[in-house]
This record gives sequence, structure tokens and C-alpha cells, in this order.
Amino acid sequence: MQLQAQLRVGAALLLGVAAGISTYVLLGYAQAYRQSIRNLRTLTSYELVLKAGDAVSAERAPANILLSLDQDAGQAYESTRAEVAQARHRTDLALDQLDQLVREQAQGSARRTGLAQTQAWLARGRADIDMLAARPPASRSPQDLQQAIDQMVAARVKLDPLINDFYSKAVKDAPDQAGIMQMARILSDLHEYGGRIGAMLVVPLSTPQPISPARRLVIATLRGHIDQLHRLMPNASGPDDAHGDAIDNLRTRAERDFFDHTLSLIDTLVACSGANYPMRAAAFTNAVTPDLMSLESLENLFMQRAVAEVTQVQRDDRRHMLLIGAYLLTFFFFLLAVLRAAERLVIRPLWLARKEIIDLANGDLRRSQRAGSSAEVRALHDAIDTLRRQHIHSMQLAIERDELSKALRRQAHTDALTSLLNRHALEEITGDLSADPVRLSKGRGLILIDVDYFKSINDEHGHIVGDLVLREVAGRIRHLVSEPHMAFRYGGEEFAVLTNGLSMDALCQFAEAIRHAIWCDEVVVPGISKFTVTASFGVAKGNADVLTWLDLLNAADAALYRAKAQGRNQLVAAADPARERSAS
Ligand SMILES: Nc1nc2c(ncn2[C@@H]2O[C@H](COP(=O)(O)OP(=O)(O)OP(=O)(O)O)[C@@H](O)[C@H]2O)c(=O)[nH]1
Repeated sequence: MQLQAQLRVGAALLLGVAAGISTYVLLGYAQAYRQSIRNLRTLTSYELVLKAGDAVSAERAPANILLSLDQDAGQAYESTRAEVAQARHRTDLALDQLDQLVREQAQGSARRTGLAQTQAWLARGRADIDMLAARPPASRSPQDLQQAIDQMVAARVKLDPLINDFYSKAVKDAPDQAGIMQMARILSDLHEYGGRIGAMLVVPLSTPQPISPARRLVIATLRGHIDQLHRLMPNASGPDDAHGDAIDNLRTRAERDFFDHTLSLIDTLVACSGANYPMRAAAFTNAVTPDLMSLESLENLFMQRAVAEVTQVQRDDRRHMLLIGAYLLTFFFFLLAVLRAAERLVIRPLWLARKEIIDLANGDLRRSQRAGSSAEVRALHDAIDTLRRQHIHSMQLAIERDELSKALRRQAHTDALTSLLNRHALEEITGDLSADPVRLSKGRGLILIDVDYFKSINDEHGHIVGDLVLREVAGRIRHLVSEPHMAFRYGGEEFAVLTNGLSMDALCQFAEAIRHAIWCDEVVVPGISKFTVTASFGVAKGNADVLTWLDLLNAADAALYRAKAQGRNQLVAAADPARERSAS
């Protein structure tokens, strides 16, 4: 597998592993995030039901005051009516929100029944309160007053199952916030139980009249619940944060207001049950309402803390998810960058180096495009340069060897005296005449030339002059012989011209021209003399009788012999007596 593919597979594997681990962690956070969303929804629902309960409880306070006021009270009556209207509006708003929430829930039908009962009791209680408030105080019977108040209490009691239900679900869904929610629940119950005791006292204080034994029992039971809840309240407020400080402050106030002030007041009033109550209903309600509101504020603060905690968890989970996503994305781009760098710094330089080596092997000695600057790649390029230098050196050696070989070959085929091709060169063409005869093409012709009376020249002028004459004769032959014909020094004072493609007539004319060139101009020997040189010619050509080189040579040689015999300085054509003629 190619390095590039290996790198890509490796990167894909790494990315896969990273993606797998990230997905695993991400799924954990996603689950926690979804859970925190559910928790938040649960807490919000629980907060809503507690608010609805508190609103129903709180609505009783202005209503109780209203029942103890005369329409003639003027401003006090009107402002209390306005407070009642405001409290009812708050209750209706809270119950509507709760109703909407319950409708959206799967197990909504049972809860809606409870809610509908609350609303029904509330409607009856409000109607009775409005009816009684419209009468003069003297015509309001204690029974009617108590009934109106009891209906308002009943409306709140009908919410208890719903509150329990939401509380159980909230504790189950968000166990981390169970402590806070329990605290909120305790405070809500304290608020309600305190309010219910107040509801028991309103009529006796308004009338005034003693508290009935049955009501005393109810008050004692509620008082017992309150003490029990007080004991259940944890001492610590939780984490030391802004909420914690506010909770501590508010709790100190609630302890003072509710447990010291309200409960002491209730105990005093219950203890002096009869005509000598130190205060009437309105004063009592006005005295305890702020204390009950402290409990509600504390409860709200606890719920805010629970919501803040879950919101923080949700925010943390989301941040973690984003971080993991960002890490994964960064890792992806990091791998991409590594791959690109590997491609740029290693793979591309390798491919280019490979191409350069192949070009070099194919004889292209140019230095081609290169890439990469790492020490390893530079070392590779140095190695290629070394190879190139070596290659160039080898090629130069080969050229020199070839030239030397050609020179040797040329030397071996050249006659040193005349510079014409020698007999050895001729035999390269004709083959070994002593071996099997080599067939001849009909186009081939041979002119054998023998200088006449050359021995006399040597004898008369010396060998040096003889050599000069041989060079002069060779020069004149060379001057006339050109491609495709070839001139040779056949040996001693003998020359040969090998022709190709000439008819016998043309061959004879060609030989005649050479003979004329040798004979017509005197050979000048500087400083010595000048004299005429002649030569005899034997001419032969391939034909039906002359089939081999040996045949051709023999025929030309025979013709030459005849030319000598017939008086020299003449040309004789072989195997065609009609053509044999003497030079003029
Ligand atoms: N100067 C010189 N003489 C050479 C060379 N090669 C051969 N000879 C001489 O050429 C002469 C040839 O003489 P012959 O064979 O008798 O022929 P010729 O004298 O030319 O007489 P014909 O051929 O019958 O006309 C000899 O004396 C050789 O020594 C050479 O390279 N240089």
C-alpha cells in the first residue's frame, strides 16, 4: 500500500477512535443534558404547583380581614377588597398555569380532577365571602363565616394530592435537588398550616367567642405538624453562594417572625380563648400575614436555588458537549493538517524524486522539479545528484570508448600511405574469399588499377618518390570516386574501385575517366622532376557468369592481366570480349 494511502488509513483510524471516544463521552453528557432539561421541567412544574398552593393559602388572609370589616369602614374596606381581588387574580393566574401544565401531561386527567375540585371549592368560598362581605357584620352568622373560611381551606386541601404527586415526581427525577425541594415543601406546608390555624381563629376572634373543642383539637394537630416540620428543617442552607447568604438571612427572619412571633401569638390567643382576646381577627391577620409571607419568600428562594442549580448543570453539560465537539473538530483539522504536511513534505518530494530517478535512467540528465526541504529529503536529492554525476561520467566514458573504437576501426580499414580504404576494408565487404563464396549483387562492379612500370619509378627516383607517386595516384582516384562507390588501395601499386548500380558501359566510362585522370597530368616531384604516370585497368561487373565476389575479383584481375599484356595504360572489361578495348 502506498505511504499516502497508509497515512490516510491511519488518520481515518485515529479519527474513528477519537470520534468513538468523543461520541461515548458526548452521549453521556447528552443524556445528562436531557436529564437536566427534564429535571428543570419537573422543578418548574413543582414550583408552579407550590405557587398555586401558596396563592390559594395567601388568598385567605385578605378574605379573612374583609369578613371582619364593615362596608362603612370606607377606605379600609375598599383597600381590603382590592387586596382580595389582587390575591384572587394571583391565585387564578397560578391555577390557570397549573391547569395548562396538567393538560399537557400524560397523567393529566387525575390531576385535573383534583384541580377542578380546588377551583370548585374556591368558587364556593369566594361566593360566600363576597355574599357575607356585602352584609353588615351584625348579620354575618359565625356559622356562615366559618363555612366560607372552611371552603377556602378545603380548596387548598384539595390541592394537597396534586402537590404530593408533583413533589414525589420531582424528588424522583431530580434527586440531587431533593433536599432543597423538601425544604420548599416544608415551608409551603408551614405556610399552609399557619394559615389554617389562623382560619380557625378568625371567627372566634371576630365574634368574639371561645374556640370550640373540635377546633382546638384541629389547632393542636396543626400545631403539632408545625413543630414536627420545624424539627425536619435542616440546619445548613447548602452551598456558600449568593443564594445561600440570602437563604440564611431570610431563614433567620422566618424563624423569628413565624416560629417566635406567629406561633407565640397563636399560642397566646388559644390560651386565652374567650372574651378577653387581646386582638380582633383583622389585627391578628394583619399581624401574622407578613410572617407567613416570610415563609413563602424563603420557599421561593429555595426553589430559585434548585432551579439555578439544575440550570447550571444544564449549562455545564452543554458547555462540555460543545467543548468535546470543538476538540473533535480541532483534532479532525489537526489530522487534516498533518496529512497535508506529510503530503507536502514527504510524499510529493518522494514522487518527484522517483520521477527524477526514472528520467535519469531514461537518459534525461536535466534536473527536474523538486519539493521538500527536510534534511532527509535533501539527503535524497544529494543521492540523486551523485547518481546523476556518476551517470554523466559513465556516459562520457562510453562516448570516449565508442569514439576510440571507431578510430581504431577507421585506422584498421585505412591505408597509412594513401589514406584510402585498405584491402582489409574491402574484405569486410567481400567476405573471406578463401571461404565459402559470397553471392554478389548484379549491381556491383570492380575496377582494378595497377600502376605501370612502378618498379622503374622506385628504381629511378627512389622509394620516397615512389610513395609520393602512390599518394598522387590515390588522390586522383579519390577525387573522382564518391558515394555510393568506394576506392581502396588493394596492395603495393595496385588500387581497386568498388562500384554500385552502374551498367557495364557506365562502369567502363567511369574507369576510363580515372585512367585519364592518372595519365593526362604529369606527377610533379618538387625540386626533382616531373613525369607521366599511367595505369592499367581491369573492369568486371556482376552478371549471369559472375555470381560471387571471387568471380568478380578473378574476372577483373584477368581483365587487368590482359590490359597489361596488351601494352598497359589501357582498360579491359572482363567477360564481355566485345567491350574489351584498348586505351587510345
Ligand atoms: N615506393 C614504393 N614501392 C613499392 C611499394 N609497394 C610496392 N612497391 C614496389 O612496386 C614495385 C612493383 O613492381 P612490379 O611488380 O615489378 O611491377 P611494375 O614494375 O609496375 O611492372 P608492371 O606492373 O608489369 O607494369 C616493386 O618494386 C615494389 O617494391 C610501396 O609502398 N612504395
